Amino acid sequence: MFKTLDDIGSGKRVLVRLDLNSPVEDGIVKDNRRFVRHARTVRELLEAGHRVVVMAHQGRPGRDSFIPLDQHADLLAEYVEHPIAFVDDVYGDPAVDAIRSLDAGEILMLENVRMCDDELPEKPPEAHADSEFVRTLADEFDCYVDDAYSVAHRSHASIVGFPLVLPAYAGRVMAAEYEANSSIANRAFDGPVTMVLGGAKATDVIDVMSALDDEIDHYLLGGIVGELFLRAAGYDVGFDVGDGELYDHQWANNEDRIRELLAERGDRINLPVDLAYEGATGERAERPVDGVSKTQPLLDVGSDTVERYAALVEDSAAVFVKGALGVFEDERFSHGTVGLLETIATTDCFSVIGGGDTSRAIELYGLDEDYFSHVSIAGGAYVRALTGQSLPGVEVLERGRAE
Ligand SMILES: Nc1ncnc2c1ncn2[C@@H]1O[C@H](COP(=O)(O)OP(=O)(O)O)[C@@H](O)[C@H]1O
Ligand SMILES: O=C(OP(=O)(O)O)[C@H](O)COP(=O)(O)O
Repeated sequence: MFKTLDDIGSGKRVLVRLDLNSPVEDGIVKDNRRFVRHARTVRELLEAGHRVVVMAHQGRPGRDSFIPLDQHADLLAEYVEHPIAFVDDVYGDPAVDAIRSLDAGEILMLENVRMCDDELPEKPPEAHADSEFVRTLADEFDCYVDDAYSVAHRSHASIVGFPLVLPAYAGRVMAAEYEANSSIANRAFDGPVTMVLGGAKATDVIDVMSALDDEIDHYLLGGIVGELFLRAAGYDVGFDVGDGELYDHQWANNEDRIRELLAERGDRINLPVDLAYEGATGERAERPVDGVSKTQPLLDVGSDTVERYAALVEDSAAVFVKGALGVFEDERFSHGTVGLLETIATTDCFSVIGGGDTSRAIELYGLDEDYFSHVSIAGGAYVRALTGQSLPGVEVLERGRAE
């Protein structure tokens, strides 16, 4: 296990890695729960009288979302309820001068760490620890805090380099995400374990299913993934219609694995028994899968499916969610996703809701996060944790030099 904020003490020079990577629309950073969550870690560090320097990233070089972090500093400041200075430099003289001028209880955010050439190459921790970026910054700090669980699947300099050269601690987000998301592997549950799997990324979902077996008692499928499984089961769905491009390429990439999973675990894989679509006057309409011959997009699981899935959830000791059961962003097709989330919220099972898009349904439909054991802010890292893979960022914290 790793050390946490409880082990740091007070009055230190702390370099903290957050994941504030966010959707960007027309150059504007969209507020999201990553700011709220990380603000708690930052506030705690400030209250302990540390000098706090935040390191984070946004986008990747070459993408529209690859922008500076000045907006992130302002947004985070609102949640921390404390001004956050920003310097448009990562480890050059302007950054080092700004770091040295901080007083106890003050906070500074560095520029997008992916603007630094040393950051992005996937290298082992030892190589990153020896980079100019890591060596220069490490000299300015007493310790490193990693709160960026959702980037822990990347072996990047700001994630794996510092724990080899500074005492390293897990922030509150890192610790909470690790504990909840690894619980299939690390916990015994006193009753059935259920996975609700949907959304648009079939390969992610199939990876999760392939990596797990006896640990899961019920798979409840929906969304595009559910339709692909229905196609494998012989139904006339799971392909693109009109100018859609969501199904056929995913089918081509995953057909064999889907057929294999159905053949080996068909008794535990639950598929939709009815599906919803847009009716002639724009209303929600539903049809049993037997009667469907796909001529238009199918946008949600139907009411009988929700009822069957809800009964299995009610009987479960633990429920893990990855991916939405329908296009929940449109209220007419939110019934599957939101209905299941409401059922999970009203039972006392251990529950983890993951996937950047899916977890947005919680706030969109006014559900209280506290009804769930954990709502993850991670996407790729969540999937890797569910599949039992270790994350480089977590591994290096565990073997870091925290004393
Ligand atoms: N039947 C469907 N047709 C089109 N899109 C769907 C369908 N079902 C779910 N989706 C979309 O899947 C998205 C979530 O999928 P995904 O990106 O895989 O999840 P996450 O980011 O939560 O892991 C949602 O935005 C939802 O609109
Ligand atoms: O948002 C992130 O990952 P996610 O989209 O899997 O949740 C992380 O910031 C990692 O970003 P990256 O996928 O550009 O390395």
